[in-house]
Amino acid sequence: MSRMRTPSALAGLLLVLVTLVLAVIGPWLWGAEAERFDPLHTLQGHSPEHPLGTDDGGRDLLARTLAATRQSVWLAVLATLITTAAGVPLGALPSVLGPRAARFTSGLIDSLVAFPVLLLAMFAALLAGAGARGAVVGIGVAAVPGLARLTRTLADTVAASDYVAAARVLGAGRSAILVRHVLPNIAEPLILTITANLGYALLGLATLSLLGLGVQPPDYDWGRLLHDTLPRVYVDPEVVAGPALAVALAGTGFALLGESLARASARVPVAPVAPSAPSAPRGESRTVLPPGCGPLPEAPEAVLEVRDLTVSFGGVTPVREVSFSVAPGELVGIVGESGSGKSLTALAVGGLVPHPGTVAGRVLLGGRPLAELTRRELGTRLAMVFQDPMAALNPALRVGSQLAEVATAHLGASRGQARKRAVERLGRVRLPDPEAQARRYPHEFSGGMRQRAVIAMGLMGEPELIVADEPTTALDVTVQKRVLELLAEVNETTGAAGLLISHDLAVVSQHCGRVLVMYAGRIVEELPSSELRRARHPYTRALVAASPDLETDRSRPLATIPGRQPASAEVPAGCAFAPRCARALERCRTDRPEPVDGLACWNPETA
Ligand SMILES: Nc1ncnc2c1ncn2[C@@H]1O[C@H](COP(=O)(O)OP(=O)(O)OP(=O)(O)O)[C@@H](O)[C@H]1O
Repeated sequence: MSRMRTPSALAGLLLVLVTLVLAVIGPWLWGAEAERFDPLHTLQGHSPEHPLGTDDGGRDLLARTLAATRQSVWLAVLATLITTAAGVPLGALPSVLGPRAARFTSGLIDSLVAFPVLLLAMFAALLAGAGARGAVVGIGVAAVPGLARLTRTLADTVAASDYVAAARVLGAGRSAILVRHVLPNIAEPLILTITANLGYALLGLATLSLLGLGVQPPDYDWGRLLHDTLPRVYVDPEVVAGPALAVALAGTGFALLGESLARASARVPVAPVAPSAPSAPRGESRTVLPPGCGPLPEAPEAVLEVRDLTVSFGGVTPVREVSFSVAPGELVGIVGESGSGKSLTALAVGGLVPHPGTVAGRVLLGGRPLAELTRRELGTRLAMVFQDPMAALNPALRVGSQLAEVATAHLGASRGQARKRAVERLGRVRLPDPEAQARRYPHEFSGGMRQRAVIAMGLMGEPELIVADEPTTALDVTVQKRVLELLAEVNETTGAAGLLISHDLAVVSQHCGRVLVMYAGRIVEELPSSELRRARHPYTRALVAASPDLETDRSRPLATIPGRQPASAEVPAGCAFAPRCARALERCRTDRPEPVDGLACWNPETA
């Protein structure tokens, strides 16, 4: 908050404090004086008794300006309440509606933003009737589209975070996600924006009253005082000075304070932002599985059965016909270069492929199609551990509450039981003093502790499968090792199967029994990790050669794989690895090899 010690922030704070104090005490101290008619001293200029002169009733203009503070601020507060009450829910709606309704609401917000503000204000004011009420409604409604758009943008950002994805996997409903995860995390920037809006409302209302459209006599606000005194500006300029200065200083104070707070929190621009592209509406389940996802799996004992999984985004298909299974208690690794489709495969297993991705093929958890599982079933049977543990935890909630929520929401546990379970699970992942850790916020944890907390969250149910997508990339090497050991231990002690996604072959071969090697969206080889050095696919061999271990001769340059993996849209007709493969035959460039006995290659290594 040292950024709040800027001159503009301090000036804003001072002006707002003075305005608020005047709003409270103004009518008490100067109300009677402001109302006292004095027919003998009407329309006077500056004098020792009346520093800012008098109006056409001989009433003191300084007293009237000070007493009008409450009315001016109160009306601005009412207008801002209207803006907030309509703008925040409207902007948050797309996060809770189904894809079609979300698209419609987003479109509505964008159209309203494009509508001229002045017309909107006048239209709303006309409907609400003349006078202060119409002005308040007009100014309040005019700011709704801007606030709704900001809310939508903020909500989208939070809704796209890993901790919301994690909450979805844990089975949280759309309204629970909005109330528990989205709103608390956008509250701060919204409050700052609303503070600044108060300043704009004050200026807007004063303008309407000045034009004679706002507050009507005998009531008065600063705008009304301006309206009454403006014709005398060339004769007695001081009579206009009071209300004009009051409007300018108070309006500027709120705007400065709001903007300074926003800058200090560095979270969001407060000033009206440029129209954003319509955001992708959020769907409850973005995974589209074909209806009646087929018969029982070929290997009914498998915890996870994936058959012909294909993930597409428009015309691009980053994951193609991927098939594999994971047996109970088995730890399977997926490796491959960046962009080979590992993460999308993991997301598809959790039903979390982002919009507008579509998923075809079969994903069966415990023999049942993913689409048939209820949220509660999915939440308790599957745990997902993402790359960035900070992003996977809701920063606004204590770690213990986040864990306990899984048990109250999905296991029907009481708050007390849930809390006990959360502390027990934090202890199980070897966090020292779990009771105290449960009371802390994620930012008070180190990276390794956070990842342990995420794993503990996954263990709140009794997961049959833990999917960990690059769980240690954000951690330093020693912490990486401990977290991976923990995952392996959980896998051993709970019997949960594991799917470990990593670009680090050494990590996978050390912890997993079996490895799936992905290239350009397909599994090109599936083999026991003990066989990696004897892999038959030239790509797997190249990956192994490019992966250093303790025996690697560091005096020689590390082997690299020449060329680059084709982008999803440019995958060639034959084997996608052929252009980089030293063993490629003519056939490799024209015919795609289908996997046979876990190997998709026309000319495999033999020794
Ligand atoms: N939301 C999306 N929209 C469109 N394309 C996507 C989306 N997410 C991923 N892709 C594309 O899918 C391909 C595979 O991505 P994915 O994240 O699964 O790769 P990865 O193997 O996990 O890579 P990394 O190791 O870098 O995470 C990439 O080429 C990526 O551009």
